[in-house]
Amino acid sequence: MSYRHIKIPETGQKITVENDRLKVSDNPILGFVEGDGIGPDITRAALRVWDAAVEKAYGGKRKVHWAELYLGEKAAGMYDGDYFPAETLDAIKDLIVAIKGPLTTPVGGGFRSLNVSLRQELDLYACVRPLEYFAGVPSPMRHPEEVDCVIFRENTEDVYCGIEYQSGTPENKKLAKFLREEMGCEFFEDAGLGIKPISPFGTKRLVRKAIQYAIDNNRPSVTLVHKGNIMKFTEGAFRNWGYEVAREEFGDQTITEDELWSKYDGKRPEGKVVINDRIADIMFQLMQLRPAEFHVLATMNLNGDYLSDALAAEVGGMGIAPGANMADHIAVFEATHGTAPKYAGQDKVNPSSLMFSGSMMFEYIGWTEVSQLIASAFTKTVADGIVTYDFARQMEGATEVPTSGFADALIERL
Ligand SMILES: NC(=O)C1=CN([C@@H]2O[C@H](COP(=O)(O)OP(=O)(O)OC[C@H]3O[C@@H](n4cnc5c(N)ncnc54)[C@H](OP(=O)(O)O)[C@@H]3O)[C@@H](O)[C@H]2O)C=CC1
Ligand SMILES: O=C(O)CCC(=O)C(=O)O
Ligand SMILES: [Mg+2]
Repeated sequence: MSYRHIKIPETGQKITVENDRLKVSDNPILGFVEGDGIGPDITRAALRVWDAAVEKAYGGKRKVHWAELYLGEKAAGMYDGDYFPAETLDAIKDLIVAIKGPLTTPVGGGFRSLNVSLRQELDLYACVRPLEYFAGVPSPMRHPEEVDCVIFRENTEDVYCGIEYQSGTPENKKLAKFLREEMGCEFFEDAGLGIKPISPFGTKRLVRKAIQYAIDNNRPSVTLVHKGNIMKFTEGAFRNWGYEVAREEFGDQTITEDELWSKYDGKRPEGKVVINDRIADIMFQLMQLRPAEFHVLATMNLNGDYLSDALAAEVGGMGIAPGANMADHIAVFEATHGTAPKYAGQDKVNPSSLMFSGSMMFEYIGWTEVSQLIASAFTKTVADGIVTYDFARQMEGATEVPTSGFADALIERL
């Protein structure tokens, strides 16, 4: 494939899929997108950490060959104002695994979120965001070590679909007329209108992935999070379809919470994953008061977005909140946070969210030694009191370092 601006390194080999599994050489080509705002600062720092950790783990036997891909403001400057060049999508499909920095989305108008578009275009249907506590990281919780939970957020449906009609437009008036006259709906004049599609297909593939993850990783429960008491046929249906997939496809490996109590007196049988559900509003409180009860959360798009940032606060904040957008094979890793524009170009913010998103990427390609090295060097760096501003402001006597300085300190401790 020939590209206008993207250069695929000739020294590496592309990852392929064989027999439903990734085939990764010792010299894989991985894509990266620098991103907007703080993106360049954190990407620069994280790339150095990843390369150093790979070198440390494999002593030159393995090496990543990076291919820079373009989205957002950098892309617009190169592709005649195109923030979302088609060749970047082609390259991600071709390379299979990539990592991206955050991308800016204008509020209340302008272009649609490039992040959401990317997830939809590549059908990256599961947004996977682990909440893991690392010793020494400052947290507002009394027992942050009790937080150990992975959010599986549906990434392609819900109000993020972009089916919205602006107040005053002909399309809005047409839909409002239909809803009032044909469907008997009542709402205030000139209301903006949005549609919230939640399908059995979209729900089941997400919940299936969450349950499979719980089984593969020996996690005791999967909690379906929803506001199904109010939005019965979207959020309530998500809950019902979630239980259905558990029952029909994982009947031998799962039990419901009702069965846990009615048949097993509250004692989970060895090897069974408990499927339960919680209404979204109480979920925010439960994750603060009794986080140890939750291990995997399966959520729709909006609830998962809100929960991701709220729960990240429990384990250190947006500076340490990694994630992945996953299809069955293609995966694009990215931090949970955005472009934090007030810190853009200041070499100030914490690169750990992106760095740990990279750790997830290395685990995905089977290079687990790299993620283990990064985790232990991170813990040592924080234990030595060397941290970026976000941790420093919550710690006594810490030494605040810039983004690049944190990467230097971590690399020294690999
Ligand atoms: N996947 C993506 O690309 C995402 C993109 N966005 C986009 O990003 C833009 C800004 O969104 P906004 O709501 O401000 O959210 P952000 O996540 O960009 O920033 C909010 C706050 O989180 C803290 N923060 C974020 N990143 C870091 C970091 N690496 N280290 C330390 N602290 C960090 C800062 O807190 P403090 O002020 O306390 O220092 C920052 O002001 C918007 O255009 C939004 O659409 C948002 C989320 C995801
Ligand atoms: O696309 C965006 O700008 C925001 C997306 C977001 O907040 C998220 O995916 O967590
Ligand atoms: Mg978000």
